[in-house]
Amino acid sequence: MTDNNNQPIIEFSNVTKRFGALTVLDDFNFSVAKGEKVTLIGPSGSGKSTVLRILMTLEPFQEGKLTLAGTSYQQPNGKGAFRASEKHLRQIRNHVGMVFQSFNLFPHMTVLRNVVEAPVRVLGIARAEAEDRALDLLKMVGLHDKKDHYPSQLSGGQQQRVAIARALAMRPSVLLFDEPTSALDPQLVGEVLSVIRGLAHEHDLTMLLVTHEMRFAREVSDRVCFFDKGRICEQGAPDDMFGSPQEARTKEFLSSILG
Ligand SMILES: Nc1ncnc2c1ncn2[C@@H]1O[C@H](COP(=O)(O)OP(=O)(O)OP(=O)(O)O)[C@@H](O)[C@H]1O
Repeated sequence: MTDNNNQPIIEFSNVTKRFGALTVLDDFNFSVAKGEKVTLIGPSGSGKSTVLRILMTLEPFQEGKLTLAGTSYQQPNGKGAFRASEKHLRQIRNHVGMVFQSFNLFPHMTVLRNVVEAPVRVLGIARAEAEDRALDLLKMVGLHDKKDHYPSQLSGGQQQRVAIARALAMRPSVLLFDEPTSALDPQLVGEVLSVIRGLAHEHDLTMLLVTHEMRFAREVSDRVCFFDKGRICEQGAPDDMFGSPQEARTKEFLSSILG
């Protein structure tokens, strides 16, 4: 597997994704450079989560090609649904970590085991080493003292911080966030955003975020993409996108959100 700095780490080339008769991505082209922090904003149902789910190999697509950290996959003839070997999918998936809106922690495992299990089982890392790393990550998200608790004993914000530590434990080169604060009570949003803000300073980590937290998007992103009806209508530096959007649809969307 190559890690070529001249190539984008994520590249969608002419990707078409349909759910039955509904075309969600139509000839979609999009790339992200290594270390770049990119936010997708746009109306509900426009296909933002689908982009992340395809990257995480949770959704097949019908046409086009996806390249992730030098590994490509595509539909050979552009016909029918994409299928790849489990080994190939795993190669792709191992580059990517995803933080979902719902935290998806294993309820029967302690916080520490939630962070330790995947590196041990999937990557084959020795348990002691995985635990050391997990404890460091739990410290980083401020939950070292909760390592022996179960998810049900934590607040939503704490659970989401564990989910972030768990994603990082797999040492992904790309971290995806799908509305990571949408399921939280407003008073818990800040603690999660502050962890993500800290990660945004990590030079080598590529981050792709879907969020409705516009102020946060402006603060952490290198690039903001306005996504509508399965394509990127406008993109640019956050200050340009939020300060002087050019496209009518971007303006309309931002004024509906920002008032
Ligand atoms: N598994 C599925 N089966 C059928 N349709 C789906 C499926 N998943 C998503 N869709 C549809 O695909 C379209 C894009 O959905 P997606 O979740 O990617 O949008 P989104 O921009 O992330 O929206 P939101 O901001 O509300 O999460 C929507 O019309 C949705 O109803």
